Formats: sequence, structure tokens, C-alpha cells
Amino acid sequence: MIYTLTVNPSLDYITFVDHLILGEVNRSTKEQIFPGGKGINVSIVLKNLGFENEALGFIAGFTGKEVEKSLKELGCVSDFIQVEKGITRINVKVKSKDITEINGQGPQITQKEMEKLYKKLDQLVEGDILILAGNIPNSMPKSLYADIMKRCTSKNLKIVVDATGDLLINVLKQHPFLIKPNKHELEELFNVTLKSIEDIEYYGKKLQQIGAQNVLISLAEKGALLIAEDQKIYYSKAPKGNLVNSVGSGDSMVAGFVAGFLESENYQHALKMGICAGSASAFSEKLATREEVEHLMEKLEECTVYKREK
Ligand SMILES: Nc1ncnc2c1ncn2[C@@H]1O[C@H](COP(=O)(O)OP(=O)(O)O)[C@@H](O)[C@H]1O
Ligand SMILES: O=P(O)(O)OC[C@H]1O[C@](O)(COP(=O)(O)O)[C@@H](O)[C@@H]1O
Repeated sequence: MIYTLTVNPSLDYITFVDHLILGEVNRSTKEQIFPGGKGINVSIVLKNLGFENEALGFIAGFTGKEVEKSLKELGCVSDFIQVEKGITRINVKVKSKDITEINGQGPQITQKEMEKLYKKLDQLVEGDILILAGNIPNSMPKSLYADIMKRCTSKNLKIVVDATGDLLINVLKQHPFLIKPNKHELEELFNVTLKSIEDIEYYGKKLQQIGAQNVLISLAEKGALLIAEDQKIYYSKAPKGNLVNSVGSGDSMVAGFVAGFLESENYQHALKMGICAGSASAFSEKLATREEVEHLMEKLEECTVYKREK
């Protein structure tokens, strides 16, 4: 079974403003609300691609109820822990020429509620896949994902981590199957500016040397670079298309990669499916469907095995 964990889900409120002026009253031309949070988006796209999965995490208040309800309407299975105080965050995305995002802090999660999560995770069995994705509230330790991985060590799970900063660095020694920083996140991790594909490869490899099995670096409209555990480096550009809404592209890529790997055990195919899932989501208002992903895959050339290591 595939499980996603979203410690800090959200309702994503997307508002479209023609010319955003800071400090002024702006009027939007359109608004949308979607269930969000990285693991939740991964769950939705996996389901769209035909992979049953269960979304785990914490929800709170009326916004949490809405997340749970909309996931159900999309045909996704979830088993969230209800947090007593606060509300699930509302993340605001202002789409003008560029997109400006304000992601909330989220409710405080108590030790008792955390124990409930651990009890659930204790039920996972060998061969399961666990996707740990997204930020966590400030009140929680940056070792959280590493702690979860340590607790699950004996189960031989395939664990994917999509996180930033110390939350990500701390898991590397536990050898996650896949991590997916974007270029900006990779720059932040090493406090550098990455100007070329060689620079990206150099710093991506550092993450693999510390312990990640596969490092997938997403490069938005430029595609993605995969430093794989088979000692090969794969690159593919992204398909061209009309950018509609990039929120959830990275999460769609994670879902596409996992789905592609599960159906082929082939990194080239997994990368291609990851990229096309990311792009399909970027090219539509909603998250990628299987049909959209397959359509883009037919058009996209094969990924290049960019470098074969010794
Ligand atoms: N403007 C775009 N055109 C085509 N594909 C895109 C575009 N933006 C994102 N994608 C696709 O989605 C993937 C993830 O996007 P990216 O922005 O790098 O991730 P994140 O959302 O994590 O920052 C990219 O590798 C690409 O395949
Ligand atoms: O947990 P974080 O890092 O605050 O991110 C949460 C936000 O990221 C998203 O999951 C989208 O992420 P991507 O655009 O990277 O795929 C939104 O749904 C959500 O609002």
C-alpha cells in the first residue's frame, strides 16, 4: 500500500489578480479553493494515475473538515487524526504576472496526537511506500521525518521525502528512496547560486553522498535532473505548454515518478512520467489526470541518460 503523510494540510485559496499592487486594494477576477498540502496533492495525483493510496496526517476545525470532504469527493481514501485545537491552515496563492504564495503556520499538534500518528505508522508493513511531504508547524522538531524513518527502519519501507532545509537534511542518513528538492531549495540547502546543469549535478550528488538513494531536482519549465542509485544521471526537459497554475506541480511530479517507477522499475520511465505529471498539473487548473499525463508522455522525447558514472 502507498501512504502519504501531510502533517500540515491546507486549503489552497487561489485568487487571480490582473495587476497586483502591494499596499493597495486589489480586486480579483476569479477565486478557487482546493484541498492542498504536499502529501495530499501526491495522493490525489496517484489516485488519478490509478494507484490506490491512503492519505494520513492531521486536520483541525472547519477547514480540516473541508479538506477531508473534498478528498472524499475526489475518490481518495484518508485517515486523518483530528487535532483538538485550531484550524487547518488556509494557504493563499495570488496569481498575477507571477504567483505569490503565503503558506500558513497550521495548528499545534500535541504529544498525544503525535502518538496517535505513530500508532498508525506502526501498522505499515514491509513493501509499503511512505511519502513524507511538506512543511511542519514550527512547534514540531526538524527531526520529525528522521524520527519517523528511524521508527520504521525494521519494516523496509520505501520512503520518499519532499521537504526543505533541516527537515530534509536530517533524513538523509536514514537513506530515503527519493528526495525531490527544486532548484531554489537546493540553492538554499548549500547557500549557493546554481547557474548550470553541472552546478546542479554537483550539489545534487552531495545529497546522494550523504545518504539519499535517488535525488530528483525539479527545474520548473526546464524539466528535471535525476541522480539515480543505479549510478546514472538522467535529464529531461519539460513539455511545452500554456502555464495555468503551477501550484502542485512539484507534488504531481513526485506522484508521477512513484507511479512510473512502480509500473516499470525503470528510472527513465519514472522521470518521464514525473515530469509529465508535473507539467500536466502546471497546464491545467486542477491536478494532472492520467489522460493528460499520457498525452504529454507521447509527445516528449525519451529522457537523456546524461552521464554514466563508473
Ligand atoms: N512552466 C512550466 N512548464 C512546463 N512544465 C512545468 C512548468 N512548471 C512546472 N513544470 C513541471 O512540474 C515539475 C515540477 O515543477 P517545479 O516548479 O520545479 O516544482 P515545485 O512545485 O516543487 O517548485 C517540473 O519539473 C516540470 O516538469
Ligand atoms: O507544506 P508547505 O511547504 O508549506 O507547502 C504547502 C503548499 O504546497 C503545495 O502542496 C503545493 O506544492 P508544490 O507547488 O511544490 O507542488 C500546496 O498545495 C500547499 O499550499
